[in-house]
Formats: sequence, structure tokens, C-alpha cells
Amino acid sequence: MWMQRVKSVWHLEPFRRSSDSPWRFVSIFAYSDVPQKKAKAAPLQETRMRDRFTLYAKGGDGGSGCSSVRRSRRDRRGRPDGGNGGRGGDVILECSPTVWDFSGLQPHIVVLVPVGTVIHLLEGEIPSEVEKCSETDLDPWELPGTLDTNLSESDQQSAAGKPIMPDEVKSMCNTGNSSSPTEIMVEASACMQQTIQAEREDEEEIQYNVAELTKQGQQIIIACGGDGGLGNVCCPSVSSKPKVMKSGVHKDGESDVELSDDDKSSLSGGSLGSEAVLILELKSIADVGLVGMPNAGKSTLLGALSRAKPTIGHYAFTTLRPNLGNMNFDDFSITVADIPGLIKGAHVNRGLGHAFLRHIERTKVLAYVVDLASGLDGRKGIPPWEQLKDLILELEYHQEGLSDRPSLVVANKIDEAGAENVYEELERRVQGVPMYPICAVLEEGVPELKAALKILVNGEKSQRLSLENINLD
Ligand SMILES: Nc1nc2c(ncn2[C@@H]2O[C@H](COP(=O)(O)OP(=O)(O)OP(=O)(O)O)[C@@H](O)[C@H]2O)c(=O)[nH]1
Repeated sequence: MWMQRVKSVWHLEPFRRSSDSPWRFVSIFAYSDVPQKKAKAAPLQETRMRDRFTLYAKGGDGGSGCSSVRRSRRDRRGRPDGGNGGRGGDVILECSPTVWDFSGLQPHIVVLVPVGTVIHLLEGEIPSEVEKCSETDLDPWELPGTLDTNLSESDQQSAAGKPIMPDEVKSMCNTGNSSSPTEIMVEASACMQQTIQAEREDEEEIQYNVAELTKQGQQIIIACGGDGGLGNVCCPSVSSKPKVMKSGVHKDGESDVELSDDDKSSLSGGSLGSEAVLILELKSIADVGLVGMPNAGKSTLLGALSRAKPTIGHYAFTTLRPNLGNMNFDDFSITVADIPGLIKGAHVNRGLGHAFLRHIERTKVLAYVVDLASGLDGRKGIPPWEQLKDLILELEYHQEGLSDRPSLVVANKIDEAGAENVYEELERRVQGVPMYPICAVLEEGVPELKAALKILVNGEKSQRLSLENINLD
């Protein structure tokens, strides 16, 4: 006889994991800030990347052990045959290249997160990697002929109803059998939620970067299922002469006998599944990152390079989240990320702060987009060569070596009056890196730029922009 505690079942995963886990139940709740009905003219929303989530996860509680005695005419005293409770289900995150960001998370799904997900811990235990493990978990159907009196320490603790210590829970998690329901709550981070969340994060202690999902198919357990309780067939503490309460008779003349409350109390209940509150953060993986000051024309350029339709505005910080686009060639495609505008002091949280600098960490190639017209017509903008210096410094302050990757310079707004002279000066001042004058609005110079990016992404050339090659005098 096998008992399993099932509180609620929301979703049935169609695979078997082990003989004691006929099915694995997973229940997931998600709050989303995305309106149910989207306005027709909202293509911009769809290209926005949802790169941060707070996630509450709870492992399934272990099923309680069962107390039962089977008697027959030949065996009047009877033998305990109560099975063990099933292990609670673990909550597992798996990363997949088919997922871009967290916006696709819906209720009642297995949690697939994008490759590049970084996990910070607000509450609970540090997640553990899922290992290919041996099937050493208790099998409730495997009833031994004799009572096993050599229980391991953890079994005994479990049998005695003692709480299981975190390390032990962690090691148990890795056995991989699961059978009882698992709850996971995903909270989308919208602007308003982000504010509340930010306040909460300020108050609470966060353990940063406790885990990272960087390889396709990598899985980690974020909430462990509870251990199943022992049935009386495995639990030596229950008397083999139970006080009979009532019985049911089988066709073959054998009968099941329920135990008295005294005997039941010496059996073990399943242990509770662990709980965790996590912050998921995405370091996007793109082939090319467009880096530039606000208003340089990055979003316009992304639209020219790909079919993405990001928000474009004549004011700074139009882009509040990274936008992604695909640059398609005959044989392959390149992912381009438009990173929100960086300004001097971004690394100390000026402007949109350093939140977006992390997206640059995982880009192969950097395209520095500068505004040739920033100082024209009496505008008091920063000259392009200084824009480049500031950008490199911000990247380096955020993380040493961040700017040290193949790169090129995109000199935008060449169409503006006087921009050609500025471009000539830029060429004189900046050496050792390919430079492309373009007009992103009219898509002039864009095909040449596309070809150059392809060469850099393929690794055929590896020039990079460095401070030494910028003449600021
Ligand atoms: N004249 C001219 N204007 C351009 C060109 N490219 C972009 N712009 C204008 O520059 C302004 C800023 O463009 P965006 O593409 O939003 O700039 P951004 O760098 O993404 O700005 P942030 O979102 O603040 O980072 C808009 O008014 C664009 O129309 C260009 O090639 N020539």
C-alpha cells in the first residue's frame, strides 16, 4: 500500500521518472503585468525583453508513510505492509535556447528559462545542480521480506518526524525521484512591481549570483521535494503486534488491518518541500551589442539592421529595456541587442544605471554607435571621440576587460549638415578599428555595416577599440 499526499494538481507532465513516481505533478502560478488584450498598435511591446523576475518556488511535500498489516489464514499475526510515501517533486529550472526572455512564462508550465539566466537568492537554500544520479531513492513498491532495521541516519530522522537539515535535503534532491505536487509562483517584473520589488530588495539581504544557467539543457533544483515518510514495512518502531481497529477482507482471504493511533504516531509523515524566493536576471546572449550614448540612434539602427521595431524618440532614454533583432543572411542569422543608452557614471547607477551593462557581458562583438551631430548647430553634445572614450570607461568600470572584444565604430547621422567634417576628424582621432559612416534613418551605409558585423562575428577579423587608440588632444 502506498500513500502520497496530494494537495492540488494543476499540470500533468507526460513522463515517468521512476517506478515510485507514476507521474510528476507540477503546479505553477504566474502573475503577469502583460495585459490580456494587447492594443493593435503595440508591436514595440513584443520586442521588449523581460529580463528580470522574482520567483517563488516550493518543492512538493513528501507523502506520508502508510501503516497497514496484511493477514491471511496461514499468517494470523500478520505482516506490516505499509508502503513509504513518495518523494515530493523538486522544482527545476532548465535553460533553453528556444527561450529569449522571461516574458513567455505562463501558468502551469515547466519552467524553461533563457540561456544566460543568473539567479540571486532572497530566501531559501542555494540551488543545486541536477546530476545524473543513481536511483537510490526508496521504492514504495519494493516491499522487503523482513523489516529493515538498519536505517540510515536521515531515514531515522525522517521516521522520527524530525526536520531534515538543509544539506541533507540538498543531497536528497539529487536523487531525482518525485511524485507529489510542486508549486512555483512566478511574478513578472513590471514597472510598478519593479519599484515594490526594488524596495523589498533594498530591505532584504540578497545573495547574488548563487547560480547561472549558461548551457543548453542545464538544470538546477530551486526547491527540493520533501522526503517520503516511511511505511510500517520499513519502520522498526511500530509493533509487529498492532492493536487492530478494523479490517477489510480480500478475495484471497487475506486482510488489511489498520493500526491504532498509537502505532500510527510512531510512523513518519513525509517531510515538507523546501521553499525559495529567487530573483532571475537575464544576461542576454547576443552576437552583437549596440552600445552608445542616449539618442545616438541605436534603436533606429536596430530597426535598419533587422525587422525589429523598437521605440524611437528624439529624447534620451527612449529605450528602457534591451531590444533584440535578427540580422538575416542567406546561410545564417546574427542576433543584435540594442542596449539602453549609457552615460558617463552609468557604472555608479547614473542614468539607467548599471542594470543594463550586464547585457553587454555576453555579446561577442560590440558596435559603438556615436552621434556625429551631437555638437552641431550649437548643440552642446559630447563630440564622438569623447563619446567613445566615455563608453569604454563605463564598460571597464563595470567589469574589467568588458570592452576587450572585437568591435567597430558606427558613425551615425552622417546626413546632418556638417556631419561629414566631424566624421573626418573622428577618423583622424580614432585608429585601429573599422569605422562606418551611416544614416540609420535612411538606411544608408547599412549593407556595408552588416557585412562588417558578419566578418567580426565569424571571427574572420578581430580589431577592437581601445583607449590608447583614441586621441583626445
Ligand atoms: N538625422 C538623423 N537622425 C537620426 C538618425 N538615426 C536616428 N536619428 C534620430 O535620433 C533620435 C534618437 O534615435 P533612437 O534610435 O531613439 O536613439 P537611441 O540611441 O536608441 O536612444 P536611447 O533610447 O535614448 O538610447 C531620433 O529622433 C531619431 O529619429 C540618422 O541617421 N539621422
